[in-house]
Amino acid sequence: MIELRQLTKHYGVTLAVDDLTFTVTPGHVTGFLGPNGSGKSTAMRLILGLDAPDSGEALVNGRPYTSLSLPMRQVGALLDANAVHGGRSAYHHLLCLARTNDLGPRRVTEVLEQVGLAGAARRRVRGFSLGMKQRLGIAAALLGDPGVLMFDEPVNGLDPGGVRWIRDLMRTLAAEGRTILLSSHLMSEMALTADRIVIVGRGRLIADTTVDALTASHPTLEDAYMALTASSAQFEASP
Ligand SMILES: Nc1ncnc2c1ncn2[C@@H]1O[C@H](COP(=O)(O)OP(=O)(O)OP(=O)(O)O)[C@@H](O)[C@H]1O
Repeated sequence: MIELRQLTKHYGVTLAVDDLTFTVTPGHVTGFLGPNGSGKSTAMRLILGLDAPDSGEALVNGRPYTSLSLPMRQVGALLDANAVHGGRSAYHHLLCLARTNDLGPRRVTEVLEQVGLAGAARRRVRGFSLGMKQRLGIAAALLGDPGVLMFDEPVNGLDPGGVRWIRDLMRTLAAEGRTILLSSHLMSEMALTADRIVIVGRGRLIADTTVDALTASHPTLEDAYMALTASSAQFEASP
């Protein structure tokens, strides 16, 4: 379970997250949507204790991330697939992470197989394609077998087979009773993957509902999203 309670964060004069309150519950894929710059990545960083809020709180399983012991066993995240040490092999990158949370090499081998990177385990990460780095980031998120998982644009860079793999993985993880928060701008993919949807605009909550409710009132999820965020987009090209 992830809980945001009146979470607020400024960067200088920019209000990135504005009094945001919502709960992400287990057993669902919750899509996290919003225009560019609407505060999704900031909210995820606040949940992971990578940034401190000005006010409010973000809780994972009822506690702030920074108070969790062995946090990778409770929450895993893919925020930026490029944030890896290029000189290490995939195996060693994961082994270094694993050791920080009392996990052993057997678990590293398991997650490499789970994401389809077993054959590239000993290759240096700097030679990986973006899609391979996405898979490596997902392997890192899965290392501690956590009940809570967050993915920021995980399908970015994946080929159609990879996109389908992510969709099936998200749904399987949710069916296992995990809490899944998934951000993506690909509405058609989100409609196939998520069952719940949280939409933010300019840092504020716009909707906290289900895909079924949105598609009952609009022809598609994309139409619902466009209608709900019409006044929230900050960056629009002129026609
Ligand atoms: N470290 C930072 N320093 C200054 N401003 C920041 C920082 N991180 C985010 N912001 C600003 O906060 C706002 C929210 O950004 P954020 O990256 O959270 O949005 P987002 O919804 O994830 O966007 P996108 O969909 O484009 O990834 C933006 O105005 C952004 O410029």
